[in-house]
This record gives sequence, structure tokens and C-alpha cells, in this order.
Amino acid sequence: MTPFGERLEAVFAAYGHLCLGLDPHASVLAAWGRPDSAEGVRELGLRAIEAAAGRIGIMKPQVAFFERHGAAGYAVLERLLAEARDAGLLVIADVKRGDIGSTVEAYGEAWLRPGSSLEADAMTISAYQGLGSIEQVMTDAESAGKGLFVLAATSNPEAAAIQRAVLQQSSRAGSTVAQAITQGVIGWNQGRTDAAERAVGSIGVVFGATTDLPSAGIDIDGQPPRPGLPVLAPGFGHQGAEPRDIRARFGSYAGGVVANESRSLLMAGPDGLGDALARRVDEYGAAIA
Ligand SMILES: O=c1ccn([C@@H]2O[C@H](COP(=O)(O)O)[C@@H](O)[C@H]2O)c(=O)[nH]1
Repeated sequence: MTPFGERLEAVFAAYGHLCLGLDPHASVLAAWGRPDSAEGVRELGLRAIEAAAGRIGIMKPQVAFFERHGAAGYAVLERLLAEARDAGLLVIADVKRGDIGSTVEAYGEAWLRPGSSLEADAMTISAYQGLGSIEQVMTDAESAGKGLFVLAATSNPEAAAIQRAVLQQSSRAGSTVAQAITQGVIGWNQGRTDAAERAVGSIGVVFGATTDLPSAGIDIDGQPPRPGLPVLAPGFGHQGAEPRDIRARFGSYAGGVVANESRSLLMAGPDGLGDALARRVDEYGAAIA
């Protein structure tokens, strides 16, 4: 299986860095003239995939908006994951799972195991129970050609109090939580036997596009890591960040940014989404070039 990092790199080259977030909020469904039900979510999702196919390369369903509709919502999600894959989109399941290691492994099987009904290309994950708790999932993801995005410096302002806290113990004492997680992920990618041959690693982090990374202890002025670090970056559009902010916000990490926008794009509605995607692809392309 081609490593996730390699597939991500190919998508960046072919379609750029924009990721359409599939967040069927009740307000979005209303704007689309669809009911706030699993059926409404299905109709929206299918049209969104149709608009995305051939225009962009990455989609991020937010699982919470499917869970809202219970088992029927999950059935819709299974269908959309398969449709997105068939449309050639790279899918990041935004599930933010985390627990003791043995349980996280089960989450990994649910979302990343080839053949699972919920199979995605990558998932978001939390390491707040320790980086060691997600190690086996990193290994399993890597062997299956899948990816992970570990929460590090998220886009919500209230996260700062925890993510900027400074570690007192461990080999990373003196680092902020965000920095320790980021360095742990970079180190993990560098520890692969074929690391030197890889341009981009398969394990990434979540950095909010609205987050002041240096205040979180992340050095954005140094040399980019080798292999490069995939960075899932929500916060564009509705939360206020713009494509022109990418260089200033992410510095040497800009080349690995997966720029997620959900509500700001979806609110263009079924007839406007395709054009909105095309416009944004150009804007991100110009900002990252
Ligand atoms: O730090 C984070 C991590 C994840 N998210 C998720 O991204 C989208 C953002 O949606 P918008 O409508 O573009 O604001 C949503 O699914 C969040 O759960 C995040 O915002 N910040």
C-alpha cells in the first residue's frame, strides 16, 4: 500500500491544499433546503462529493454531525465514505478518538482497517492519554498505508490553557504539551526505516489556522522537518483565517498544510459549492506557491 504521506503529496501536487469539511450542521442543511435528518445529510453529502470530485483532493467528514442522527447517520456515513473513495478523494475522518492503548487500537481498526465499513484514509486522534497510548495505532496506520492527525495546537482559543502548559516530567520536560506532541510525531516519522526516502510522513498533527503557533511553543522559523509534517489546519473560513495567512501562520510547516473549510464552503449551497471550491483552490494555490 502506498504510504499515506506519499498519497497526500500527490494530492497536493494535483489539486492543492484545500480540504472540504463535511459538517452537516442543522443550519447548513437548512441553507441547502434539506431536512435535519439522516436523509438530508445523505443528500447533502452526495452533492458535496459530486462538487468536490475533480476540483479538490481531500474531504474531512466531521463524524459528530452523523452521530447526531444515530444508527441512520452512521449508515449514511458508511455510504459517503465509500462514495468519496470511489470519487478519488482522500478522506480524513474527524473522529478525535483517544483512550488507553488497547481501546485506541480498536478505534484504529474501525476507521483505518482496509475493508472496514467506516474505512477512511486518515483519522484525527488525541494523545492526551500519552503519546505511548497511540503508538500501536501509528504503527498499524503506517502498515496499512493510512494516516493520523494528532491534536497538538487546536483552533479553539480555550485549548491554549492546556496545550501551552509546560511539562514538568518526562524526556520532554520544559516543552509545552503542543510542542511535545509535535516533536513526538516528527520523531516518529523520522524513525521509519525508509524515512530518508520520504518527502512527507504519514503521521501528522492538528494545528489551528487561528492559533499563534510560536505562543504554543512551536517554532515556525526553523528548517522544515524531513520527512515533512502533514498538518491538518482547521480554522479557515468561518473561524476567521484566510488563505493569505498561511505563510505567516505556519512558516516552515506551510508546505504540509491541509487547509480545512467546512461551513464557509457548504453555505454556498448545492448550486454554488463547485464554484466556491474552485475559487478557494486558486486562492490557496497562490498563497502556498
Ligand atoms: O482544532 C480543531 C480541530 C478540528 N476542528 C474541526 O474542523 C471543522 C471546522 O469547521 P468550520 O465550519 O470550518 O469552522 C469542524 O469539524 C471542527 O470540529 C476545528 O475546528 N479545530
